[in-house]
Amino acid sequence: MSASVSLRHVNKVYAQRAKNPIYAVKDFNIEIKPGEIVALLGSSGCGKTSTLRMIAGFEEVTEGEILIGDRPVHRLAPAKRNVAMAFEGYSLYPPLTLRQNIAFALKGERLDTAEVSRRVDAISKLLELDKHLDRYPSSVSAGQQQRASLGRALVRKADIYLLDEPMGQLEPQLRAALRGRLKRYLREHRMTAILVTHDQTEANALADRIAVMEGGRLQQFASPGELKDAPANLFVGTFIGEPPMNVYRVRPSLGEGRVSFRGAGDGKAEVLSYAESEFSAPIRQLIGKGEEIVLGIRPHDVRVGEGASLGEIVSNQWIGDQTHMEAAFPGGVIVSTLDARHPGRMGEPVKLAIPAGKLHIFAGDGRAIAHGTRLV
Ligand SMILES: Nc1ncnc2c1ncn2[C@@H]1O[C@H](COP(=O)(O)OP(=O)(O)OP(=O)(O)O)[C@@H](O)[C@H]1O
Repeated sequence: MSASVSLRHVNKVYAQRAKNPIYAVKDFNIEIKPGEIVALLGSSGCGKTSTLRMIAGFEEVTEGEILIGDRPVHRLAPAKRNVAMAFEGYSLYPPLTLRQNIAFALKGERLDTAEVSRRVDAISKLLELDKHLDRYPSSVSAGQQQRASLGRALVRKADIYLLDEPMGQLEPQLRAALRGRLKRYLREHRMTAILVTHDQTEANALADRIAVMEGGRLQQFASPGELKDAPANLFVGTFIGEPPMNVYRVRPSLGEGRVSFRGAGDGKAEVLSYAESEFSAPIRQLIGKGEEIVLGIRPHDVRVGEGASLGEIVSNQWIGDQTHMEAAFPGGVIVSTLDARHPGRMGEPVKLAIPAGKLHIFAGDGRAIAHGTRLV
């Protein structure tokens, strides 16, 4: 039942013949495996919805091809693609109850009434909609309409399932509970699903792999763990992770057994310094060229209270489950997170250590060069 999905050199240009055409999706390539859950993640306008709508057939592909399994579908009408889609704008039929809306998706499967009821009941229960099934779209909340739209997509049998911001309207508690159930449901039925979201928590919780998009281009397609540990470029490094990665533009130099990173700006203060032996030979060789690089440091990799680097606390907040600390240090400001509370007050000195093995090193143009001791 579940199928693979391939997008090959897909481009989407809106207003092609206008003076200023809009290049919404640029040379997009992706291979999704049968039964895989994939999230298209990116900020508003990066091209995720256009990509999803091209797969569904609601938007024409300007260039390139889309395959579901080994079937090229990019020239087929939506109804011929065997794709189920939950829309961000719900698109429920107003004269039908939620039950009738969901059941409507099963029309093509020619099931008997009892089986239709069984399937509608099961999906409604999963989505906590069972008590509202006899109400009309206009008399239920936006969140309930959204769940009905999701139910209508999930209830039918299709080769792939496309979910556009499927939980955007739900309150946080229900969203967290449904995420788990939705993932289990997709897994149990081995459904290939592509969801669009701008919420990285949702993408991390649901997806096997995440396609990070920016400016119409695919930046990286990898598992949530890989995106965090080995971002392909500075954009992905700073986009993925909360609070965001600390970044410093520096110029490295080697001498007297030490590697020193100095600010690339006017001040040229030493931002960080390490014993040469903390870096592997290939990394030493690379940074030994002295070219400007960008150092990325994840907030949870900063060891507060250890090492020699002295900073000055700018803010120290306990946010319920962790401490967020901002400190001024020669590189500017560094944000760190700690699992425990920290007694430090604003203006007080604080020791900070950043293990060499936790540094992310990017070239001046943003390409990743090394993650920890691993060269890219
Ligand atoms: N029908 C259209 N006509 C012209 N331009 C469009 C159309 N639909 C989208 N665009 C433009 O294409 C670009 C990508 O839009 P798209 O909706 O795919 O992005 P998105 O990442 O899904 O954003 P959002 O999260 O805000 O929905 C944007 O610049 C958008 O303004």
